[in-house]
Amino acid sequence: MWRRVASVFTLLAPSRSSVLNKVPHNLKFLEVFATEVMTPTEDGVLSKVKTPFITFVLGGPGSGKGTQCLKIVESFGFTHLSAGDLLRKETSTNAKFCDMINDTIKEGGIVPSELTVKLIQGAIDSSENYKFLIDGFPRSEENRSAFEKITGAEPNIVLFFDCPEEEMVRRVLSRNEGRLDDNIDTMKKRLKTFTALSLPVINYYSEKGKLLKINAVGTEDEVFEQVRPVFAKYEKEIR
Ligand SMILES: Nc1ncnc2c1ncn2[C@@H]1O[C@H](COP(=O)(O)OP(=O)(O)O)[C@@H](O)[C@H]1O
Ligand SMILES: Nc1ccn([C@@H]2O[C@H](COP(=O)(O)OP(=O)(O)O)[C@@H](O)[C@H]2O)c(=O)n1
Ligand SMILES: [Mg+2]
Repeated sequence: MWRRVASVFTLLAPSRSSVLNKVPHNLKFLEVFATEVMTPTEDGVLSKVKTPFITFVLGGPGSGKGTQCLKIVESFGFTHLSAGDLLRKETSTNAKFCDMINDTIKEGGIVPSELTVKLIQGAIDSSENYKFLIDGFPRSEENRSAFEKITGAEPNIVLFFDCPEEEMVRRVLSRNEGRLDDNIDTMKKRLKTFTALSLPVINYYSEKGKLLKINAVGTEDEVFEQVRPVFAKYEKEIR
């Protein structure tokens, strides 16, 4: 019997009400590519529970993360959660954090992890889907450890869009979405942040054997032809 997991985040947060509260706490949760666990129901019977399939989508600013995520959504039915989009949306709905988020984005910094994780967690919990692309997160070791600590979850796979700096600069400066950070001054700061704080996370997942490196140079379709087989390979297993 398949049941959808209502929340991925209850393994380390047993006070929350969710079917996951019933998953044994010592169970290794998101094994790479595993999407089902055996869990006892209220009457003690073991049943299959569908666990969320989480893909972190990493890469420098302008490397094409968002563009490729849209293609993955179209072809493979994932739900796309962009950390940057969630933060930008928060500026219009949360007066308390509006200035802090905008200032951080403009300075090319990283918003405190607890807030970003909370936004991602909320978006996953309110989704009916079980396949997620988390785009632009984690951008620092602090992001990564906060996600693991707060949610108890780990990504199944991590995509890294590898793009030369001059190409990223070219793309960001012609993005034309009216973003606060699409200017040369912020971009220089963002590239420094990427090298200092984000690359260590990419190396971490590489050492863990979870990283899938994609050459981000080429047309959007050429890049997607490298991405497609990653998801095609696991499509049946994560259905
Ligand atoms: N392969 C590509 N070649 C040229 N331009 C691209 C490519 N992929 C994306 N772009 C463009 O570059 C800009 C940045 O892409 P985006 O997907 O927003 O990157 P990111 O989310 O990594 O910052 C956008 O204007 C997008 O249309
Ligand atoms: N995990 C994250 C993601 C984004 N952000 C902020 O949001 C900005 C824009 O992120 P984004 O993912 O939309 O940017 P792109 O890489 O798509 O250009 C970042 O430069 C950070 O200032 C953050 O603080 N923490
Ligand atoms: Mg983006």
